[in-house]
Amino acid sequence: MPPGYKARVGLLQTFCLPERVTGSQSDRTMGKALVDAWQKDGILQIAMTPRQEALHSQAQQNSQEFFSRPHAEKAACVDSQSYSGYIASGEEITDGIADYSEIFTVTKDLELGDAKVKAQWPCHGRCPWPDAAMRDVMKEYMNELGNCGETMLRLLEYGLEIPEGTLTQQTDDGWHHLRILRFPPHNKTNGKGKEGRGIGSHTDYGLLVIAAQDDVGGLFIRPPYQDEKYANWERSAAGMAEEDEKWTYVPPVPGVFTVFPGDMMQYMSNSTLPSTPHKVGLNTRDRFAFAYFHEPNFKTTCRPLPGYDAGQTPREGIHYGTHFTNMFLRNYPDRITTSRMNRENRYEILKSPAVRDG
Ligand SMILES: O=C(O)CCC(=O)C(=O)O
Ligand SMILES: [Fe+2]
Repeated sequence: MPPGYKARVGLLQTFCLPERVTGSQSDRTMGKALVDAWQKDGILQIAMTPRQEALHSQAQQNSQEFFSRPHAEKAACVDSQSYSGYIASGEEITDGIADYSEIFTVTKDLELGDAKVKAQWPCHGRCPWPDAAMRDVMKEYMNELGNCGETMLRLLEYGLEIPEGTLTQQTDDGWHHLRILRFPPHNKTNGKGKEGRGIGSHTDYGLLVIAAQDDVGGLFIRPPYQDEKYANWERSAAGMAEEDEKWTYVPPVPGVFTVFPGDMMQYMSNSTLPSTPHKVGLNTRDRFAFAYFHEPNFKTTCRPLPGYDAGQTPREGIHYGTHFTNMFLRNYPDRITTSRMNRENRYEILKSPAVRDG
C-alpha cells in the first residue's frame, strides 16, 4: 500500500468470462454473480486471456517508452478539438486541486474530414499520437477491452433481468476511451493533504471501467455503504470522503483486469449498481496503469432500465455526450480544447437534435 494510507486490503472475486454469451444457465449465473460482487465489494476482477496478457504487456511497454520521452515531445501531443493526448503532471484538476498523475488520453480518433468533426461536435477530433506504433498497439488493446466490455454488458442483461440488447444497443459506436497513466513516486504529505496524491477521489462517467495496473500499487476504491449515495451527474462526487479510512486498497494481482460500474450504469439501474468512487495514492516507485471506459454512444440519452425506473432524477434522462463534456470541462479548465470550445460556442451544439438520439 502507498505510504501514509490506512485502508482495508481487498480480496476480490475473480471471474473467467465466457468466449461467447449464449444465454446459457452458466451465463445467467455469472450475470447474477457480477451484480452480487459489485453490490458487496464495489469492484471485481476478470482473468486476462493469453491474448489479453500479450496485448497488455505490449501496451505497458509502450506506455513506459512514451512517458520516458522528453517533456517537450510529450507536451506537443495535444489537440484543440478533442481531449485526446498528453496531460502533464499537475494539469488535471480533481475537486479544484491538481493531481500528480501524468496521462495520455485516447478518445475516438477522428479525421478532420469526419462529418462530426466538421460540424464541431464537442470533444470530437484527432488523437495526437506521438507515433504510429503507439497508435496501433493502443487501438488493438482498446478493441480487446471493448470485447470484454460487451461480454460483461451481455451477462449483466441476464444479471439485471432486463431484455437482451437493452445495454448493448447503447454501445453501438460507443464513446469508449482509454487513459494511459503514470504516477511519479510520492511527494511529501502522501495520503494526507493534497500535495502527494495521484488522483483525488472521483467516480467515472459511463457504463463500465476496466482497469489494469502494474505491481506497484496505488488504487483504492470505496465499496457501497448503505448510508452513502453519490450522484455525480447532479453534484460532483470528486473529492468526496477522500481522507477517511473507509476505503479498500486494491492490491496488484498479475493477469487480471479490475472492473466497476460508472455513473450511467448507476443512473439507469437506480443505484442497483452504484458508480464506484476511487482514488489513487502515490507510491515509492513509478506506477503505470490503464483505465478503459466502456461507454454509451455520444448521442445516447440514458434512461432508467426496464424494471429500474423508481423516479430517479433527472426524469428526462441523461445525455451521455453532455455528461462527458461537462466532466472534461471540469477536469481541464485551462486546456486548449476547453478554450476553443468556449470561443466557438460549441457547447450549444449539444442541445441540437443532430447530437441526440431520441
Ligand atoms: O490508476 C488507476 O488504477 C485508476 C485511474 C483512474 O481512476 C482514472 O484514470 O480515472
Ligand atoms: Fe477513475
